[in-house]
Amino acid sequence: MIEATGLTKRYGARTAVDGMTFTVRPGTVTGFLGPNGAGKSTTMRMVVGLDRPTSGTVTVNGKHYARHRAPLGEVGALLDAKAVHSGRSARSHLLAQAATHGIGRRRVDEVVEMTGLAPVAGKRAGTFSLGMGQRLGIAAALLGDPQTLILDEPVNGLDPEGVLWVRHLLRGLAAEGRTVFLSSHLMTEMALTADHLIVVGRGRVIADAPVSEIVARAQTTAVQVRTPSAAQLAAVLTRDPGVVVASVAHDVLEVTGSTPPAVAAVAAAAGLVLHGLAPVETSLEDAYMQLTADAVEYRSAPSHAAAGGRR
Ligand SMILES: Nc1ncnc2c1ncn2[C@@H]1O[C@H](COP(=O)(O)OP(=O)(O)OP(=O)(O)O)[C@@H](O)[C@H]1O
Repeated sequence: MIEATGLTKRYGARTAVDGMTFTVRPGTVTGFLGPNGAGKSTTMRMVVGLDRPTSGTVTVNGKHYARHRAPLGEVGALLDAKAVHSGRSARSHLLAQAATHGIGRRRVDEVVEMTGLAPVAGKRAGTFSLGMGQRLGIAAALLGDPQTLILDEPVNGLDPEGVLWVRHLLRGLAAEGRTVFLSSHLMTEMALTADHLIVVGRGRVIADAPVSEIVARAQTTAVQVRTPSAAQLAAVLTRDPGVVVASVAHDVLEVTGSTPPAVAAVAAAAGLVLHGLAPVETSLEDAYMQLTADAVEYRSAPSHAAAGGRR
């Protein structure tokens, strides 16, 4: 369990984390989402004592990280996969970490097997691809068989097989009753891996709820309608100035600013036949975009193609 209360970190005039209060519970995978610079990594670093809060507190399993006698047995963290001695082999890197906690060679072998590193365990970590480096970071996080895992972008650089492996690993660890806290910018992966989400923006918690609730809360943005009378239906629908209609195919319209029953009623009143009518499913990505719309600091300028109005 991770508990943050009023957690705040300032770097000079810059407030990276601004009074965050949240609890990450055991038995679930909790995703930590937010735009670039929202304060996710800073928060994770404070959880494991790599950064000191300006104010507020954060505890792991009821204690500050530094107060645990064997921190690796409490919390396993992957914060920066590149933070390895590049001249050391993967196995020596893990053995060196294990030695600080009296963890035996057998456990090192176990995590090497678990993370698929066996064929390259004798190679210098400096020669590793991004994906192998991530696996080594995950192996190190698992060394102490910790109750709590904190992983910053664990699937960054992994191939599809690796992404699937991380998903199963994390879900399995949560099913054993462990606390799993991870950040990722990959929304589809987060939707498949996490049960619960903490969404942050500009250093503050914007949402803290189950994934299903966050998606359900998002406004359904559009209705898709299939009709042989697309032009006539578009004409009658847009008599309402709040309704916008886009043509998706010759017989398919996407309607915003309305609902399926309202579209059906307008079509019925005009005597137009419908062949299909459904809300456009909201994805976690849509929900996330809506939630963080005001919290994005580093927004890209629209490209020419997008600015040209092609939709
Ligand atoms: N050591 C530091 N010194 C000064 N400013 C910092 C430091 N570390 C982070 N910051 C600033 O704090 C803010 C939060 O950064 P942080 O890396 O925690 O965000 P993040 O949510 O992890 O972003 P990303 O998704 O890009 O990894 C940023 O504006 C960043 O520039």
